[in-house]
This record gives sequence, C-alpha cells and structure tokens, in this order.
Amino acid sequence: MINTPPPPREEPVPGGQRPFVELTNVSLTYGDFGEGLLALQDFHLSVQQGEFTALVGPSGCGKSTTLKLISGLRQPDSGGVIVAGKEVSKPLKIVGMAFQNPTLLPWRTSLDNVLLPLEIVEPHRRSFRKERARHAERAMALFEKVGLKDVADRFPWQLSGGMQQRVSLCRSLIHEPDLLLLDEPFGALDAFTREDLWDTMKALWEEQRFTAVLITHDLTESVYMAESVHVLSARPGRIVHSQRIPPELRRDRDARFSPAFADAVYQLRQHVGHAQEDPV
Ligand SMILES: Nc1ncnc2c1ncn2[C@@H]1O[C@H](COP(=O)(O)OP(=O)(O)OP(=O)(O)O)[C@@H](O)[C@H]1O
Repeated sequence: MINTPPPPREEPVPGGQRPFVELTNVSLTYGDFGEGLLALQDFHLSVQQGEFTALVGPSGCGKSTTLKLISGLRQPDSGGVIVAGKEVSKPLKIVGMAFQNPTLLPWRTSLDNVLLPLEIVEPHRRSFRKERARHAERAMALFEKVGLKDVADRFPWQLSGGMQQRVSLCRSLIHEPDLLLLDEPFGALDAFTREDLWDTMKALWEEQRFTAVLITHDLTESVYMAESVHVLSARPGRIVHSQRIPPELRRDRDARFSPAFADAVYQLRQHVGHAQEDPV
C-alpha cells in the first residue's frame, strides 16, 4: 500500500518544480583515496520544497554524512548536490541544524544561545545590534511555540534535557531557514518528552513549511513525522527503499496505535533488516 520500489531517483514532476534538495550519483570517501573509507556510493536523494523527509538505516551507513553534504560542510568526491537550484560548494546559510546533543553554550543564557546564529551569520550579523530587540521578540515567540516559559534568562545547566533540546530547536529556526536538518534531535530524550517534541516540531513545520530532513533510528518517529521515509543500505550507503506515509498516519497521537501505522513501521523494519544483512 505504501511501498514504492527502491528509487534510484525521483524524477522532477513533469512541468512541476525541481526538487529543493537533490543529490545525484554522489560518492564520498573519508580519508585518502585508496585507503579511505567509502561512506556513500551511487547515492540519489530528492526532497521537494516544503517536504518532511526522514532517513533511516543501519548505524554507520552514511546518514549524517548525507546531512553534511546537503549543508555544504563536505563536498562529494563525485556526483552533484543541489539545494534551492544551486550547486552546493560551501556551507549554506539557509540551513538550520539540530543534533542529538543540544550543544548550547553554557555561559550564555537561553535567549543568547538562540540569538547566536544571527550574531555570527551574515546578513543578520551586520545589523544584529540594531535589530537585537526585534530578534529577541521573535525568540520569545519561538519559546512560547515550543512550550518554554520563563527560560530566556536561564542558563543551559539550569534546564532539563528536554528543555535544552527545545532551546536548541528554537536556535535552529531563529533565522527562518528554508531547510531544517535534524540529526537525531529527539534521540536522547525520555519517551514522553520525545513524543511531546514530535508534536511541537510538527506544529512548527505545518506553520512554516520549511523543507526538513530528519535522521532517526526510531521508525515510529519516522512514520509519525515524515511524508516520505528512505531506508539506506549498510555502508557504502545508498537508498534501497522509499516509502510514502499517508497523512492519516501522521495526524495525531492516536494514529500511532492504528494497524495501518504498525504496518508502515513493520515494512520499514523489514527493509532496515535486509539492509543490515545484505551490505551492497
Ligand atoms: N570525519 C570522518 N572521518 C572518517 N570517517 C568518518 C568520518 N565521519 C564519518 N565517518 C565514517 O563514515 C561512515 C558513515 O558515517 P555517518 O556518521 O554518516 O553514519 P550514520 O549513518 O550517521 O551513523 P549512526 O547511525 O551510527 O549515527 C561511518 O563508517 C563513519 O565511521
């Protein structure tokens, strides 16, 4: 029902827009050629503008590497990486990122942590001082949206892990990025906090409709959050299965207990299992 054959690649819809994120025939080796470690090979991925996509797969298969390529932190050895219609050749400014570790600076308050990207990245940097009050107002609005109260003046070490991760999500969104890259941001949280944050993130995405790429080991999370889920093979990684997730499975918490939801997770689990057993 929700299966599609392994993509090599989604072609642009005829007459429609090109994908917002497009990796074509990408290979990447860490270290020296010859002795290096081949992380990705023949890798294709396309994500439409405003789409929420998840990448799942065995540990070490190249998921974080894919985000590094999309964000421009690394360049491929061969193949192309295009974001917003342009070849990626350096770190992109239109990207927000959140990681498993919230990586907040302990000597800065929550508000100053959230404002950090505006302080250091152009074009905001040059007008930051003049615009600080306006940015702080936006940060406060974000705090409210993610369910944080009275944290602006508190330091990271005064917050719970879940609160720190909420602050980190605010920081990733403060510059209103077109593209949000999420590297297991919910992975280290307890189950209840994690489920709350899924809903928070979904609400933000529904409101702002940025393009999102989520890496996760949690198949339930991938089905609940993403419109499409791609399974990577064991290293060298490439996509071996793609699954569209019907909107009704992502509608609300109750949907997670439906047979159709369990079926979607089961199918993904089968493909991840095959990927673990049969390295390509
Ligand atoms: N900077 C690096 N130098 C050398 N090897 C690296 C580097 N970064 C990653 N690797 C290796 O490349 C492969 C893919 O790593 P990557 O972090 O992309 O995998 P992953 O799918 O995100 O893993 P996990 O699910 O365990 O987080 C792994 O074998 C990893 O050890």
